[in-house]
Order: sequence, then structure tokens, then C-alpha cells
Amino acid sequence: MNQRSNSVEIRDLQDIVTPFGVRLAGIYKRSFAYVTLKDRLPVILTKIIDTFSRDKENIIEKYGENAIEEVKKMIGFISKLKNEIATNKTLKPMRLVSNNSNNDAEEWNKYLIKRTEIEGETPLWFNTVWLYCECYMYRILAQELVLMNYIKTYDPFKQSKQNAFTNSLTSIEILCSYVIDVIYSKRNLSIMETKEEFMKFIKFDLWGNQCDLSLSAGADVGHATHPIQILKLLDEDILVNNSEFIWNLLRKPDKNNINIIDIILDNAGYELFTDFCLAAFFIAIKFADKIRFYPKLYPWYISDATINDIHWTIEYMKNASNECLRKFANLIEDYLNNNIWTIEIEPYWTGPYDLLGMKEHDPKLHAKLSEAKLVIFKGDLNYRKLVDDINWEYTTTFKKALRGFEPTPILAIRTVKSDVCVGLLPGVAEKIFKEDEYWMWSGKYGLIQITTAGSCQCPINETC
Ligand SMILES: O=P(O)(O)OC[C@@]1(O)O[C@H](CO)[C@@H](O)[C@@H]1O
Ligand SMILES: [Mn+2]
Repeated sequence: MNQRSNSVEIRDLQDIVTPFGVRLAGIYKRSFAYVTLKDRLPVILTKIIDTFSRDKENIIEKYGENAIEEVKKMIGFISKLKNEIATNKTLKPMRLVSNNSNNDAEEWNKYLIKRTEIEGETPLWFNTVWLYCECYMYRILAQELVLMNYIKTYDPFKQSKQNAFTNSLTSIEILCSYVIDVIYSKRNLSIMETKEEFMKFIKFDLWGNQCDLSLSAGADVGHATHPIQILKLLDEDILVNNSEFIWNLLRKPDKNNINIIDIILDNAGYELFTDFCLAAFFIAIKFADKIRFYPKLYPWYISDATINDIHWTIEYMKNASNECLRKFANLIEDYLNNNIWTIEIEPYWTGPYDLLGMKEHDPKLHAKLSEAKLVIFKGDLNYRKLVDDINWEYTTTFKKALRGFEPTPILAIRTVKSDVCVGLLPGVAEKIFKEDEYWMWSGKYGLIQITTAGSCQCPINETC
């Protein structure tokens, strides 16, 4: 059944329906998927074109005169992509890298064929699964860049990510002096004081996720509030807080094995700084012997951290005027030099599959995550991949929504920025909808959700 509306031909496809529920897609015009495809992605693509145009001189300076032709090609490609999305055209296969490098474009093209079989026609931007096509947009952009000769390493989001850090400097300096004080605390913290700090560091990390350039559609972001004073005020916006379960899981380190915590990163900028704080705290209180950070392989969703963003952040801190930042940077470098912290490059996070597919499509990574005591997935996009972007009943347990993906206990630390949310007490979502129809798109509310909490659905403001 075809409905013509807003010049986008919407076809009702049944493949979006899964045995568990309906997956988010642009055909649902009241969904964030529709708003994103119709309004937000075109704005983001326009901003990328503007970046290339504005950055032309710097690009020529860095990559040479010949780079200008490639800038023009990229602008042409992005303009065409923008039009294809706006007019609901089919997704096009990616161009392949000539030497069979470990570039996963072929994997993406195979998946496009699989989706074509499932949907009975080549996927259309508004009709196919939102999770798939939104990731597709960032991946096909990265592929076009990778195929260039001169500007293949150019990151169109670099400046925005660096601004997201420098715009947050006041909050970062406040938080940094707090962290240094706790980590080098002259006071020997009692077990209860340590637990109290533990709960705080998890919350610092949660609210760091509100700083998100994709949500702002590329408009500059920064963390402007006092990170410590604001914490208590925000407690009522935490819809699930399983911190008690996380504390119980981590406070008994395994004496016979190395205690690893994996952090699947989200955004660079202020959020990455709060990840550093949480990770340093875990080491300081001996909840972990090793932290493995997983950045994205390509520039992703504007904000998402690449390895270059990690190195830039540490370098910035090392040269900062603020003594605490310098001290923290030295501690971080020490962790990295001694392999207490490692940076793990894994293509899976920018691949076509959701997390349930990992065991089949990347068994090595699945086995690697199984080594960890805990895997922390940061942010909304990772949450969507964990629950497969299915419009679950809000009271579905987190464990059930993972449908069997659990190489080890999984912790999601996420502010709610899309139409999927599980593990809530009955009535919570409905109550908030009455106050704010768009609460799921704002990033105002947060979840600290672990699979070891089983079916526990913690009331707001309390930890289970
Ligand atoms: O993963 P993050 O950075 O927390 O959020 C990513 C995001 O901003 O992009 C998508 C919409 O464009 C949504 O998943 C979410 O709103
Ligand atoms: Mn992100």
C-alpha cells in the first residue's frame, strides 16, 4: 500500500516486523527515524559539505594542490547522497578498495543483497531499517574518503569534536580536580565512601553522554553545568540505576585472572573525558587491572571517538594550562605505556551487524569480550544495536531485549535519544510522555542498565 506524503513515497513493508516487535524505520512518521531521515540527516550532510568548502585552504595546505579535485568529488558525492535520501531512493552498493585490504565494504555490499532478499526489493532510505540505513550513510561517506588518494585520512568532524572538548573546558577542569583528589586521595576512603564515589563516577559518565553532535545535528555542543553540583539534581532523570549490581559484580576482583573492563566508546569531547575519569577510578580502587577502550574505525555519527580523537584529547590535556589536566594526562600516558589501558581497533562497531550477530560474524571479538568482567556500551547508538532498534514494550527486561547477546555481563550507560527503551517499571514511560511527548529524543533521561540485574526494574531514584 503506497501513501504519498511530503514528496516521499512511503511503502509499508512487513519485514520490519520481527518476532519480538517492530524495528524503527522512516515509514513511521511519528518516529525519530522519520524526523532524522527527513530533517536531521540532510542538515548533517549539508554541514559536511560546508566543512569541506570552508576547509578547502587547510586541506590544500595539508594534502597538496591535487586535493582540491577530491574535495570537489566529495562535495558532489554528498550532494547526490543527500538528494537520494530526501527522495527515498534505493541504497547504492559501496565502491570497493582495489587491494583486498581489511576494508569491510564488501561485507556491507553482501548485507545490502541480504536486505534486498529480506525486503523483496532494494532497500529504500525511509522504508528499510533505520539502524541500518543511518549507519550506512556514515559508512558510505567513509568509504568514499578512503578511496581518495590525497584526502583519505581527512575527518570532516574533527573540528566539531575538538570544539566539543574545548567548549566544555570549565566543566572538565572542575571534574579533573575532583578526580585527581579522589584518586590521589590523602584520605583513605572507607568502603562506604568508595561505594559513594563509585556511584558518582558512573553518573559523571552517564551525563557525559548528553554531549552529542549527532543529536545536535552538528551544531556545536559543550558541557556547561557544574558536573558535581548538578549530579543530585539529575538523579530524578535516571530511569534505571543498576549501580548496586555493578558494585556487587566488580568489588570481588578475581585473584587468579586479570580483571578486564571493556568500554565500547561513544562520543569524543566531554564524554570521552568522563570515560577516562571512570576508567581511572576503576584502576585506582582496584576494580580492574586493565581497561580496553574501543573507538570507531571511521569518523562516525559526527561525535563518535576515533583513535585520533583519543590521542588529540590526551595531547591537549598534556599541554593544558591547568595543572590537574596535565597531571591526569601523565597518569593516562602511564596507564597506556604500561598496558593498563589499551586502545583496541575493531571494525565491528562500524560494520553492518547488530550485536547479536557478533558470534557469527566476528567470533574472535565475541571471544575477546568474553574475557572481560564487564563490557560497558556507551551511548544511544550502541544501545540501539544492543536491542536491535526494536520498539520493545518499555517494561521488557534488558536481558530479554539482548536476545542472547551476553559474552559477559553487559552494562549500558546511555541517555535516551531514540524511540527504544527497555527495563522500565510499568507506567514510567507513559507518565513521562504525559509531561513531554518527545522525551525519548532529547537525551534528558538516562539509564545505567546491567544484564546481571535480571528482571529487576529499579524505581526511579533508587538503585536496585
Ligand atoms: O550514540 P549517541 O552519540 O549517544 O547518540 C547517537 C544519536 O544522536 O544519533 C542517532 C540519531 O541520529 C540516535 O541514535 C542518537 O540520537
Ligand atoms: Mn555518538
